[in-house]
Amino acid sequence: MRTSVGSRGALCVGIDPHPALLAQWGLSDDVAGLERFTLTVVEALADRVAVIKPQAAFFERFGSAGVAVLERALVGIRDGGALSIVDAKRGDIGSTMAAYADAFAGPGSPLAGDAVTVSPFLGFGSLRPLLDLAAASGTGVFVLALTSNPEGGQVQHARQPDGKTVAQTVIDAVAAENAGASPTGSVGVVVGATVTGVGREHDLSAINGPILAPGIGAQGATPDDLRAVFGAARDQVLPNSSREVLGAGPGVAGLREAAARSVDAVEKALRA
Ligand SMILES: O=c1ccn([C@@H]2O[C@H](COP(=O)(O)O)[C@@H](O)[C@H]2O)c(=O)[nH]1
Repeated sequence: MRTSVGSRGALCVGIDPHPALLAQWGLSDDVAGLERFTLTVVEALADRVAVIKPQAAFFERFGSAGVAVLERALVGIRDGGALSIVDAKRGDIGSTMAAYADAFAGPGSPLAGDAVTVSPFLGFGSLRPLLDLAAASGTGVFVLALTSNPEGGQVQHARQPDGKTVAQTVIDAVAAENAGASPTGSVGVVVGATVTGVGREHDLSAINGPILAPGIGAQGATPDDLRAVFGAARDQVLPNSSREVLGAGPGVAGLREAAARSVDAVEKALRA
């Protein structure tokens, strides 16, 4: 992730074609609207932001025709020079995880981006088939640790018999995956920018990988929150903003201006 973040700034913009956004853009809530929305975002941003994160759910809601739009988006993002994160949040028993691995990290798979999000809540070890294939194919993996939604703490802050939170156990498992990697490993964590007191309860210092931080904008976190939430780990943070940027559409110029404002704000906050 560092190369494009270095030249374009640390921002991931999500492609989240909510029905309300399709309506706001004057588009129909169908595959044609989804396609127009998606290709407009790709045209506007793939040649200027570091990372673009299509949210798989908004494509899957239209079945195979929607998934085909996601596949086209991944090609367009790559052609524009941005990196892609397929936000699929998959997680299942290991033997099924192997099939998800083929889909989202298999060489030549049309659904494989530069990285994929996964859920470790069936046990970190259940992710092994995907972690192994991703390492072999050069695909990044972002593992949910402390999610941005208020309900997440119920599971993620729960303490295990050794006293560690579930989230810290995930963070430590990711650190073990990345141990010895230089300059950093390709397994990251998801920690919401909305999660207050991360440093009090959790230790991100050994992670040696990227931290995807959704929650900027529509969920209430601001770029200025990033320093307080991530402290010394902020150099590794890739903030995500979806609806706040997408709301500036449907014009390409408006999307570009909104993304540029977000890049400036997060860069100022992270590097100050
Ligand atoms: O903890 C998490 C993990 C993933 N997300 C995803 O990020 C975007 C956020 O969209 P906004 O419009 O900027 O709120 C969305 O796709 C979520 O599914 C997250 O928010 N929190």
